Amino acid sequence: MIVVGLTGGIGSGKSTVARMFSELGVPVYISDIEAGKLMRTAPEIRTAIVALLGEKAYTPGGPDNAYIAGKVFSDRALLGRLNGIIHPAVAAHFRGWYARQHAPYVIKEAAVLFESGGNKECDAVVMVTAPEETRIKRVMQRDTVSREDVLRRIANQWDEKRKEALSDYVIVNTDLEKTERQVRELHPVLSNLEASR
Ligand SMILES: Nc1ncnc2c1ncn2[C@@H]1O[C@H](COP(=O)(O)OP(=O)(O)OP(=O)(O)O)[C@@H](O)[C@H]1O
Repeated sequence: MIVVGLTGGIGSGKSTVARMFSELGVPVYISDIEAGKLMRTAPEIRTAIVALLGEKAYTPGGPDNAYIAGKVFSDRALLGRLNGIIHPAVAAHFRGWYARQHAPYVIKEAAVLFESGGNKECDAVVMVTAPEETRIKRVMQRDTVSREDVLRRIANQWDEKRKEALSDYVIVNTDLEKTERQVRELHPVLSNLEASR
């Protein structure tokens, strides 16, 4: 069973495209959601994060995401160490999920697929793109955040061109109908990837 990584910069429309694949019956693993669940529920992750960022990183209800983001987004070394805790845990969890799927291929959606090295565990990578200005506006509207906030998040991701060059397929997501068409065209290609190797 083929593993297809799905990535793209913030606001490119990864979740939107992932939903389209899911509607075609493709099993989809959303790395950010699973990472959040592991942070809430896995005691060894909690222990490691508290050791790295202090007791304030967790409230009785779970991780304090605002506190954690405040700490790591201004300190790249700390972000790297936090990722060093979370990414291997997600990779292990993904392998367990993958073993339970039955389909020609599965999709692993990850905002930081290349940045985390997750692409090495994928047989092919699909990248979703949209012009930067469009992405900024979408995220400002979706999350009601400032332009500066979005730019800060973009600065923590690899450059679009660098990621595009490393991807096998690119979906341009500026118009939802055209995006659907690209997904429908790519689906049989990905379904037959295993046989064509
Ligand atoms: N083609 C499109 N036309 C208009 N709006 C879109 C389009 N694609 C996505 N959007 C909207 O833009 C916002 C960002 O899309 P989405 O959440 O899918 O992106 P994402 O890449 O998963 O973002 P993030 O990296 O922040 O998780 C959402 O509110 C979504 O509904």
